[in-house]
Amino acid sequence: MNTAIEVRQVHKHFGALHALNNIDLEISTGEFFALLGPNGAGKTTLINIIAGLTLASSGSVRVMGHDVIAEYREARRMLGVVPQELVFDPFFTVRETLVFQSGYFGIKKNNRWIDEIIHHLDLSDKADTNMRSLSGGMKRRVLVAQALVHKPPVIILDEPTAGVDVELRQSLWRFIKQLNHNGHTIVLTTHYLEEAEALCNRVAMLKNGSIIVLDNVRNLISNIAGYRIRLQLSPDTIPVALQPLTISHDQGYYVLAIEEYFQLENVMAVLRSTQTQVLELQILQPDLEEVFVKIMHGAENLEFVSV
Ligand SMILES: Nc1ncnc2c1ncn2[C@@H]1O[C@H](COP(=O)(O)OP(=O)(O)OP(=O)(O)O)[C@@H](O)[C@H]1O
Repeated sequence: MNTAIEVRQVHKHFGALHALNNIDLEISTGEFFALLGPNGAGKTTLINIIAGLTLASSGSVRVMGHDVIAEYREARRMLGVVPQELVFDPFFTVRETLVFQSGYFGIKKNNRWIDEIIHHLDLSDKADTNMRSLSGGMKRRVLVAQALVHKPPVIILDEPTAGVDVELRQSLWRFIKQLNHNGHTIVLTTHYLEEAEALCNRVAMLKNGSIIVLDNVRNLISNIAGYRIRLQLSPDTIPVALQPLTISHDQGYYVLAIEEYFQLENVMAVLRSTQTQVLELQILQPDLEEVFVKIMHGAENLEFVSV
């Protein structure tokens, strides 16, 4: 497999702020990759550096083998970026915006592909509408369309579903999944962790400008999240020995956190020895959100995880 994006020892300073701290990242062609992190972690800065829109203070970035500074045009052509901010020329229609964007990449006859994108993004009704009369969600669809006009092999989406309704979210993801299936590399930032979990193979989590975790989603969930046990007990009292594991007690149900399955045995042994009867037991599957919260709150105790 070839490398779609290669980021080597990238630092970015904004005055005194060290916004990116020694970022090393390699994303292979065909991956569906998520860049996650709280507000201000550095995701957009990293994307802008990859897109050649912001200069790194040091380090290097290549897109499909092209250096984003020395070979800006080639690297840019390989990349479709859906930015977070909605910025348009308000006097163009949707179609004109897409034709203009094609011209920017030197593509003259692009109508068939433009029609296809318009269709997949459910923009057919709005193709001849001026940008200024579109709703926020519609404008976001055009941003996605704009990023795709030159059929870039690598597509970066910076929070594409922020403020977007469920229907568009689903149609957008169907289309992006199809593009990924056809071989496009997809990099996504999102605050919707269930989206990242459902769509992506690997994730990088950024905190204060550093990558603190880089792994595939399944490994992260099984290695980091641990498990939750939901119990209904009789009598409705948790034995003292299990209190340190207890994270909630609500409407007659206790939720206990364990790291590994074998700890379930210990929990059951304590319940037996205290003659506590189990009325109901459920093992709750952890999700990426739990991993994220755990990592963001306890990053200092974690070792760098990598595949
Ligand atoms: N042009 C700039 N000048 C000064 N500081 C900046 C600039 N751009 C970003 N920053 C700062 O760099 C840090 C990283 O910002 P960035 O926008 O990359 O974060 P993010 O992870 O994309 O956040 P969000 O999830 O809110 O979009 C923030 O502290 C931000 O204030």
